[in-house]
Amino acid sequence: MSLEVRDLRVVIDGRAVVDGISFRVEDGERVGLIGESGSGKSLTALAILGLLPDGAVATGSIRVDGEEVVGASDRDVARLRGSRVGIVFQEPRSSFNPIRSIGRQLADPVRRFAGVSRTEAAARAVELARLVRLPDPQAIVRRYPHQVSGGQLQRAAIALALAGSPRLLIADEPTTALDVTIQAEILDLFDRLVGELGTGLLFITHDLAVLRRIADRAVVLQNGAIVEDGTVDDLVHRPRTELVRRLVASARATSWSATAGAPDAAETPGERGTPGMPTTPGAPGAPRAPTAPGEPEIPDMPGAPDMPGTSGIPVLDDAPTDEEGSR
Ligand SMILES: Nc1ncnc2c1ncn2[C@@H]1O[C@H](COP(=O)(O)OP(=O)(O)OP(=O)(O)O)[C@@H](O)[C@H]1O
Repeated sequence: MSLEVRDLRVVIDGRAVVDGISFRVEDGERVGLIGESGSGKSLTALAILGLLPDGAVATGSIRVDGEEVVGASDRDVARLRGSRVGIVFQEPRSSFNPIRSIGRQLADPVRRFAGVSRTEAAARAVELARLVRLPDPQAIVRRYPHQVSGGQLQRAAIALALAGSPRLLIADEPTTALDVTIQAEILDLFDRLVGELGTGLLFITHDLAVLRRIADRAVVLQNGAIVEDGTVDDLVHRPRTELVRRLVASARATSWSATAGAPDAAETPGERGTPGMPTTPGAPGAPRAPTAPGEPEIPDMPGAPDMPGTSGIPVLDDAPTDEEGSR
């Protein structure tokens, strides 16, 4: 089991910002943690990593690959981070030192956790770059963070999270800061890595459309508590709470905004926007190229060729309507 959280509470200034939640992520499973802003998603992730802010107190149990995090010493938790659990944040630049090459930064945790020589760690850095499908891995590891595109840097951040061969990968809104076409490629990458490595994935987002693309199951948080828990399909088609109905509605709106057509286009089964049309607001009349300069085309991405929409994130056109959902 990659992760088992039992009755986790996080209290800050006397307030339970995470209020007795329990869930699991099996090896090779993709689980979403979804909720609106302030629902406690990030604090849950930080508690798993043993990185809660000063003054925050966690109780309950968090087992990562069988090892308890709550109450563990700083030293043990630091060892767990990287070797058992890796995290990818929204903004890849926050994971890198701007004045060191990407390769050196990938090699550091490899040396730390695998105890290999400098030369072996450098070779492993190239392998990691290849694993996350960075183009020309030998060359890209010599570059500095500012010399690669945002999508490439997020791939490198995923490589960094995997450098210690963790059993659990946490992704905290890892596609939110990216252009929508790159978002789909990064989601495909997570999907593929979980399949290849058998690592558990805890994917944090506020967007059910994104979640539907990546997760099998999801845990829905509201005010620090779990309000629904089930397959993503069940959440989309049989929402039980007002909150999930709202998330479905807003996911449909996201999908709409990601299509070039009118909102109703997304409601018509079979019509999923204009293939190949970029989506984002961007400059009128100046559609963005599907890949940024230097961004890999990644022709071997699974799902990419048959993904019709613009973002590769399926529109929720078969989701219940608001009327259905509230019945
Ligand atoms: N360092 C802190 N000190 C005090 N309160 C905090 C701190 N960090 C978070 N909180 C509070 O804890 C609650 C949960 O925050 P958290 O960041 O986990 O939410 P979230 O679901 O990740 O939101 P978002 O999607 O906006 O990141 C919020 O009410 C937030 O204001």
